[in-house]
Amino acid sequence: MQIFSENLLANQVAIVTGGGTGIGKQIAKTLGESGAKVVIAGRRKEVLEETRNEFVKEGIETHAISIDIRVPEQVQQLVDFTVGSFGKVDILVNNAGGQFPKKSEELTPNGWNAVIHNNLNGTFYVTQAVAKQMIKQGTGGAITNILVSFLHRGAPGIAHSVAARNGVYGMMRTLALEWAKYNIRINSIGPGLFVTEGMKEEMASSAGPHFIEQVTQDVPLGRTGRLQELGWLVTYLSCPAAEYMTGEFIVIDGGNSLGRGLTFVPY
Ligand SMILES: CCCCC/C=C/C(=O)SCCNC(=O)CCNC(=O)[C@H](O)C(C)(C)COP(=O)(O)OP(=O)(O)OC[C@H]1O[C@@H](n2cnc3c(N)ncnc32)[C@H](O)[C@@H]1OP(=O)(O)O
Ligand SMILES: NC(=O)C1=CN([C@@H]2O[C@H](COP(=O)(O)OP(=O)(O)OC[C@H]3O[C@@H](n4cnc5c(N)ncnc54)[C@H](OP(=O)(O)O)[C@@H]3O)[C@@H](O)[C@H]2O)C=CC1
Repeated sequence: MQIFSENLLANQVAIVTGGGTGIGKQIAKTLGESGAKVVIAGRRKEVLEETRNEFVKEGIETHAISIDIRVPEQVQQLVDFTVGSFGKVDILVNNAGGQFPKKSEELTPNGWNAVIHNNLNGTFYVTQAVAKQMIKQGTGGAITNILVSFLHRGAPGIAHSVAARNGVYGMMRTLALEWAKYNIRINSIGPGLFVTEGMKEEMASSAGPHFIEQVTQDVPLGRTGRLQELGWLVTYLSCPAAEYMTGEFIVIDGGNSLGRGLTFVPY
């Protein structure tokens, strides 16, 4: 379903990290369907090429580059590649990330650092490199971070990831202040459960086969999220309709983080 005009983001150039798979792929596609030119980035070249070919067949101007967001030199290559391909960058979606579930008492220093490095440091490296380019261009920009719905509530088994995402949240609030003068807006989204191959693989080893059904039972709207719903939200945050929004965190989880509400109801 096409909700936004196909020209909404005409002449806009977007980078989506982790844009070869799952949530990032759908976000890149939705931005492209609204007219943006997109650059998708990730580590696995074959996956990126496959996605790029798919997008190009659908008429979306797309380039793909294999980089690791944890390596600042490679992050700079991403920005140079985007500017070389499309002349500029207007939109950044920090979607690359992930974690592995582990009891906190069993987490090794390496395991903790691996997740902090990927989700917090990597996100900063990309954000800083892209913002420098946006500042140079002088035409503002929109940055959106994909975090998690339970940011402020906590989530047993993924302390490293919740810590890293809260780090990104604090970074976002600060950068929104620092870069408002350049009209660079930076917001974050907290998705609840969206079924992707990456999510299933990550949870497969520890959460058991009925994980998705169990989580869904706790969702007031009674279902998991549709990837397209994240694509639309990022498109909104990246377009002129959101020009007065910065430093915000929007949860999209079917009401899951509200819990089930009070057991006592006065009617
Ligand atoms: C209600 C809503 C729920 C929804 C919750 C959210 C879902 C999602 O986020 S879905 C996204 C799914 N995708 C991913 O999570 C994939 C991303 N994962 C990764 O890219 C990597 O696993 C990594 C970045 C987290 C770690 O990669 P890397 O730095 O390459 O790690 P190393 O192999 O070098 O290992 C370092 C260290 O970490 C330990 N470790 C790594 N993976 C695991 C694992 N699966 N299980 C246990 N431990 C792991 C590893 O053992 C190393 O520690 P030491 O052994 O002490 O050296
Ligand atoms: N699915 C869900 O329910 C939820 C997901 N999220 C978050 O949404 C994001 C996307 O998740 P999802 O699509 O489900 O899962 P995926 O595993 O498909 O997405 C992760 C993407 O990030 C890329 N990536 C990871 N680390 C790096 C790195 N160091 N450098 C470059 N690219 C990297 C991966 O590509 P490659 O491996 O090729 O590098 C992959 O494309 C993640 O940050 C996830 O934590 C948050 C809440 C819920």
